[in-house]
Amino acid sequence: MKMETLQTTTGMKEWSRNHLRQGRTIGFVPTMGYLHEGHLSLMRRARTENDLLVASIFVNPTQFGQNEDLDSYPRSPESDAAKCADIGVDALFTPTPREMYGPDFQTYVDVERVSGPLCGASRPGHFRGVATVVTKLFNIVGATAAYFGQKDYQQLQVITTMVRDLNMDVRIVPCPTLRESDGLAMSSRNSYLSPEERKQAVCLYQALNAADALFGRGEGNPQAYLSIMRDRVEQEPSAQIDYIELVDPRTLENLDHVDRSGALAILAVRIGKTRLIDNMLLGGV
Ligand SMILES: Nc1ncnc2c1ncn2[C@@H]1O[C@H](COP(=O)(O)OP(=O)(O)OP(=O)(O)O)[C@@H](O)[C@H]1O
Ligand SMILES: CC(C)(CO)[C@@H](O)C(=O)[O-]
Ligand code: BAL
Repeated sequence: MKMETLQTTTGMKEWSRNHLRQGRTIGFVPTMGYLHEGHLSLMRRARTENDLLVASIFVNPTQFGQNEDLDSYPRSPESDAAKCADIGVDALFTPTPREMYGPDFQTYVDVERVSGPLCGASRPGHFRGVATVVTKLFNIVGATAAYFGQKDYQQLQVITTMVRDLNMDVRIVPCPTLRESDGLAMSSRNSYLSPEERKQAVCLYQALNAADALFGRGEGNPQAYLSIMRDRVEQEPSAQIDYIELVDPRTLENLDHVDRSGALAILAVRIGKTRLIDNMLLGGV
């Protein structure tokens, strides 16, 4: 089937309702574009698990703060479309901000507790914007299943909580983080890094690995994990810690003791001006 590119909500809705009526399942991968292998791994999985594959590319203004990189966010619409067609996307949804947020837009979705800490604290309003746009996209696309990367771990928890709480009829499928050969998590924002910063950026992954090694040695004190991770990141001259935490993988609350039931090491670090995030479930639990 040749890929269709749709820009209007009515066009996208008609396309998906037509297929849903015929009993087909729709796998959906929402993105902000500038596609890399991480995005494509989600699409490949959705391709094999559903009758149809829909992807969206939309740089969502409501999830960016005032001083963030909305205007400079990397964009490559033509090569993104070619990658989607190559993978077997059936419909690519690329709405404009005006199409998604008309002049009288006034309804937002707030997922309370799980949006609070970590990126929610550093980026006020971010998850409200994410939850709102993802709700809209689910409604427009009529997704049966939607695929999200674990690199954005808190985003995944926010969306899973929202789908449960609001009885949404879509299955959320978490997908593993794809990494570069040195371990840096793939991310569109990696393109902002200078060659020198790119070398330093591996400190996020190495800090997480150091925490995982501590877990392997049976360490129970969260402070030991935090200091080993901070020490590794602070070795890099361009690194500035936004947060480094050890949390309960479900609630994202800080742990006061680490036991075998699992812990999530999670961090956000600026390398120069570029803010990167990563996380690891310790012990691979
Ligand atoms: N390295 C990765 N491995 C697996 N999934 C990923 C990876 N990077 C992003 N994703 C997932 O792709 C989807 C779209 O993410 P997005 O377009 O924001 O990409 P990104 O590379 O994370 O961009 P950014 O640099 O803005 O964080 C999300 O579900 C996200 O978790
Ligand atoms: C889920 C998402 C597409 C919503 O804009 C975005 O936050 C992203 O790309 O992770
Ligand atoms: N992948 C997360 C999107 C954002 O940083 O806005």
